[in-house]
Amino acid sequence: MPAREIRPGVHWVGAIDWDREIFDELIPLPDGTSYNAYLVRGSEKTALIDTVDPTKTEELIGNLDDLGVTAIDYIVANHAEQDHSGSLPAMLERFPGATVVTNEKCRGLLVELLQIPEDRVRVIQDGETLPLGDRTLQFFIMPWVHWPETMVTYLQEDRVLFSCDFFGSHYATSNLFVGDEAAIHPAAKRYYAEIMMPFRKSIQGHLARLDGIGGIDIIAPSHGPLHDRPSVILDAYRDWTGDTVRDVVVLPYVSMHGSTREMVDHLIGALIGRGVTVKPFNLPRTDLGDLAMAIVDAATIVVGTPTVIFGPHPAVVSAAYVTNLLRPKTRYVTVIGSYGWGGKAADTIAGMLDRLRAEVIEPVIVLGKPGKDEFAALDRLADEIVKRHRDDTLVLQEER
Ligand SMILES: Cc1cc2nc3c(=O)[nH]c(=O)nc-3n(C[C@H](O)[C@H](O)[C@H](O)COP(=O)(O)O)c2cc1C
Repeated sequence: MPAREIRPGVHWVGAIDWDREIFDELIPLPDGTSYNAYLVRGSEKTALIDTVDPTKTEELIGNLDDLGVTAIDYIVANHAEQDHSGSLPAMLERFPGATVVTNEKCRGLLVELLQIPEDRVRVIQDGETLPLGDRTLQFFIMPWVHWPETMVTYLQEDRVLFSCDFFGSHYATSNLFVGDEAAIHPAAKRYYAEIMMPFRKSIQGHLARLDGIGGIDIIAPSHGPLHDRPSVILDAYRDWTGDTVRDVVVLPYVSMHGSTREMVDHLIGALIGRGVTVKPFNLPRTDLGDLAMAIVDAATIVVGTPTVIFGPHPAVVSAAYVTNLLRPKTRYVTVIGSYGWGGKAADTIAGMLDRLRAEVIEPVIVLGKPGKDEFAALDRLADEIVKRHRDDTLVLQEER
């Protein structure tokens, strides 16, 4: 993919990874991804903003060659993670006059993770500027997007924010800019859910800070297309990180022999009948990214599990563990399921979701196949969920 101009003298020089299917050996990538690096040429100095995944170093070098770049003064490292910093050693070798520009925390990580020589790093402070002649870079340290050392770089004259992972999406596209926002929205939400959601409160603070940095015309993240209507993605982030949730029940479940499944089906019907949106996920067939997206703003999570060797089904344990790590703003959780002779499936699952600090509604756990009484208990559970959604001012009702 050739280098492309964003503004006169400002180029995308990254790489598109059309075929990548998994990230962090955990996150499925249904749409591939990209590693965006940017070249900013001032009248006196040239800066490269971030690099690319080490597997794509040659593409970055090719793009710089195509632009006739023979010297780079600064390589800004917004984030030490290898998909953005992994080509740094190769860049430092190729451009011996280049200095890495980053914050103190990121310097430490670059030295430890990539063995970047300390004497090639210039440490900047929060808010500091770096003149390039007729252009100026400004750095804002924004920790926990999603590592402790993250920062963003603002190109003042062109009002371009190089946001690194912030506002990114794993989405391989030949389009430089988002264009069809409706198409990118799910990918951006998925990315937020998987990467940013555990740090929701930090992100909230950073969003407020970005309001005061001087106006943003373009957000240029390190994954996925660029945002040339920044208000769209900024509003989406405000929504995702805000405290309100939607009148939605997310229902991840497993059933080995059909009893829990009958309960799940009944509860889905009961909730639909009461006007609540339900999103079921049959876990052995679920892309965890889809589940992560769904829990970004759902009011309630109902976990469906049979009892297996005295506890929850292992697929449910795995999903609950991930959910607890991601720490969605869910207000209510409960458990439904079937057992044969005894165990602690419901208590175990409720305990595993402790980081959510959600209210636990009384679970419905039944012996064997559910019958009339058990379905009535599920109807009562649906009533309890609806009552809480209606009484809770943080639950938005617009999806009904
Ligand atoms: C491998 C396996 C282990 C099980 N272990 C337990 C157990 O420890 N305690 C229990 O009460 N039932 C246990 N059961 C029985 C199931 O919980 C019971 O059959 C339940 O109704 C299955 O629900 P399902 O039809 O939704 O899969 C086990 C079943 C299987 C297949």
